[in-house]
Amino acid sequence: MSQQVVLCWLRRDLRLDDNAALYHALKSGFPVVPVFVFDTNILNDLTDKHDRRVTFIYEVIEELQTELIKHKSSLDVFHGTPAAAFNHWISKYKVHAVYTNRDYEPYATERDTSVAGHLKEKGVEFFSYKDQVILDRNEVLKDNGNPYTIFTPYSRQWNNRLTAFHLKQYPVKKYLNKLHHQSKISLPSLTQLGFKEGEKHFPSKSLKESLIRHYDKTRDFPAINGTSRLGIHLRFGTISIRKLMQHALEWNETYAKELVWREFYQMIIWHFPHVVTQSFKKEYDKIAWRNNEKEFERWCTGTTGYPIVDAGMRELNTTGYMHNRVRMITASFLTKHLLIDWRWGEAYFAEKLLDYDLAANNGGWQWAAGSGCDAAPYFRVFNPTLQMQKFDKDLQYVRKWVPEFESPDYPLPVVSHEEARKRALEVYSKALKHS
Ligand SMILES: Cc1cc2nc3c(=O)[nH]c(=O)nc-3n(C[C@H](O)[C@H](O)[C@H](O)COP(=O)(O)OP(=O)(O)OC[C@H]3O[C@@H](n4cnc5c(N)ncnc54)[C@H](O)[C@@H]3O)c2cc1C
Repeated sequence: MSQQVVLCWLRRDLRLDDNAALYHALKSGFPVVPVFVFDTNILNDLTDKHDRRVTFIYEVIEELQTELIKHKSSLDVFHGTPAAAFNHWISKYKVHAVYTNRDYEPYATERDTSVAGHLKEKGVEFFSYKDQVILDRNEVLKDNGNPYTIFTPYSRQWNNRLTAFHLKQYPVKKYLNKLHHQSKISLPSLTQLGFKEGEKHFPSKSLKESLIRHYDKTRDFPAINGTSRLGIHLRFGTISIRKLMQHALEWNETYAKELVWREFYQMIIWHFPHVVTQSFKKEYDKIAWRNNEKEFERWCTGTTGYPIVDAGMRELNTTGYMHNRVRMITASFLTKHLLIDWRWGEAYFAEKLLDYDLAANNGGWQWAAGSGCDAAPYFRVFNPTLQMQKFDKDLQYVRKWVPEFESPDYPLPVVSHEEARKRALEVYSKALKHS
């Protein structure tokens, strides 16, 4: 333990190329030990012990390990809390500094502040970098220095701020000879982590050029394979946003804009962490939600009697994916038609979505409920039947997921659209009038 090293703490950046923190660590002049924590603060909250996201991460960690071994190095993986992990690593290695990429979620920012403070007491520096987004924190602000809360001016300013430098990739591969050489450190098994292997069919991370080039024309139709399905890879950093954005800007403006929505919500959660538990517009927390548990159950199981809603929920329950258009319809249906608190739906999606991301999910739910920063006006209530006629005209998507549709086995609608719409408008306007 005579040699000083630096640690590169991987989290939502599970790749060895174009990785900001890894690049800076490799250029630090000290040998680099890549480390990863299977964080019990997060894992213990997952009720499904076959959680596919844990299987996904585990698979990626195994791939990273194989790659690192080729470089005579090893990933050092700890199962426990981050605090315990760093106590362990500090006693094991002579640690000069820790390098990591920033995460904007409230749990992560508190965790990092606490770890950085603890390391400082031990004389170890903590460096964090932007990697998950193209522009972060205070890089896109209004002229008065406040964060944007409306997407269109945010995205305009985002475009003004963007330079070629922001898209430049970090040439990490060139410096992998700076990794700390040591023999392989065994990973804890999935069973030791308290999980079993979930179904392993994950979307590919390859960039489909022709699909993205047609994205603006195909993205709204759930029966078409017209979106990139890169959500899980962006969530865990198995692809680089710089590389993706560079292609997106060249291939399809609408697609690039969706990636900017992702940055917008990341920055909303960073600047306004209260959105995790409260409505962005506080007056929306006065809504008298009905929160009927039986109706919630019908929504979860895809038996509301509204085929497009049911198809979406069944797709989610079966595959861990739901098309964006249908996410909007199902979320609107839960909050407006059933008057169930958006937090119930948000939590259900968080449990099921393979691409679950706190910032995007919270943003999407608050958008649908009307309570969000740049939400649809509350009086705009999606009509699920019209949505189906418009976006699934041939009923291809609905028939795939709801085969009993149009048969006597299919349930009657849980509420009538017109009555539910009227009720939603009354309840919302009552809450907002008194605010
Ligand atoms: C109620 C609701 C919940 C949502 N929950 C999530 C979530 O947990 N995780 C998540 O990544 N996205 C979420 N979204 C946004 C969007 O539905 C998904 O990003 C998209 O459907 C993922 O499929 P894709 O990878 O094929 O996306 P594509 O359409 O190919 O888009 C490419 C990428 O852009 C980003 N993106 C696209 N649309 C949005 C958006 N509106 N907001 C933020 N980022 C976006 C995603 O990273 C996505 O992978 C939610 C939307 C709604 C309405």
